[in-house]
Amino acid sequence: MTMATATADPILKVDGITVDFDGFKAIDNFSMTLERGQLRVLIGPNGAGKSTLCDTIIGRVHSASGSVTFNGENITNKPEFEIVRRGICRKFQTPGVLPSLTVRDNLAVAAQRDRRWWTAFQIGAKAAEARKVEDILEQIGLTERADTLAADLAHGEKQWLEIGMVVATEADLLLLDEPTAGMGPNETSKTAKLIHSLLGKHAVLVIDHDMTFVEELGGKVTVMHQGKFLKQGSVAEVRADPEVAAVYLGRAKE
Ligand SMILES: Nc1ncnc2c1ncn2[C@@H]1O[C@H](COP(=O)(O)OP(=O)(O)OP(=O)(O)O)[C@@H](O)[C@H]1O
Repeated sequence: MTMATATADPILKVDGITVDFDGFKAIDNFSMTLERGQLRVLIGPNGAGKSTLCDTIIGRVHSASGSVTFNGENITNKPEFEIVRRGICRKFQTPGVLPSLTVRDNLAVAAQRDRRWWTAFQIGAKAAEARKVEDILEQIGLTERADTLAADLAHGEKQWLEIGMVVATEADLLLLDEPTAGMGPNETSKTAKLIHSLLGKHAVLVIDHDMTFVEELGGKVTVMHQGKFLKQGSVAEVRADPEVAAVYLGRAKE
């Protein structure tokens, strides 16, 4: 394990970001750091600014102040395609799979979007790509479903395929927005295991509401409230925090 170096090497640094929508601060001087290959779970009540933060990281929303540093490079307010090319990939809540393609072909399409375009010129690149697709199929547990049309997948399977497509881009940082939306407990549990299998190679920032899932994921949790940083710590620490309970957990129990 390279835990010591991993924690000393941030892949993402969000520093004092503020996003202003016509005078309304959706994000208000928010900062956080994520280490290479590590997991972070971002929670907070509805409207806390979680999705806007992801939009800002990936360049879809402009920040009025502050900076986003990725892999040591300032990427603040760069165009989205440039940020994606540098190695950040986002999976949205709504599945973005191509329904008329098989599971395998969906992954192959995503793999071709690998930002390392020069690999296409290497001898054996096609074979390596095909191997990569088979490895991802295995990792997401869909080997048996490889020849099924994506349209015919169950909801949970579609979500796993989407995660697989994000993985196929070989991005260093994966942003997963509510990856367990609409899933039952078994599927949720499988998703937590899948996300753990991605760590090390990828840093993963997960946004989710479901505390059962957050507990199953473990790791460090960052809490956002009204666009501001509220708390950070283990799931247990965050759960035990009275301020967090007041703004988030308390409300969720209502
Ligand atoms: N384009 C926009 N223009 C104006 N206000 C916006 C825009 N996008 C988001 N907001 C507002 O910014 C705030 C933060 O929204 P955001 O979607 O980031 O929160 P969230 O924490 O992801 O919430 P949820 O958990 O419900 O998805 C909300 O009050 C929302 O209404």
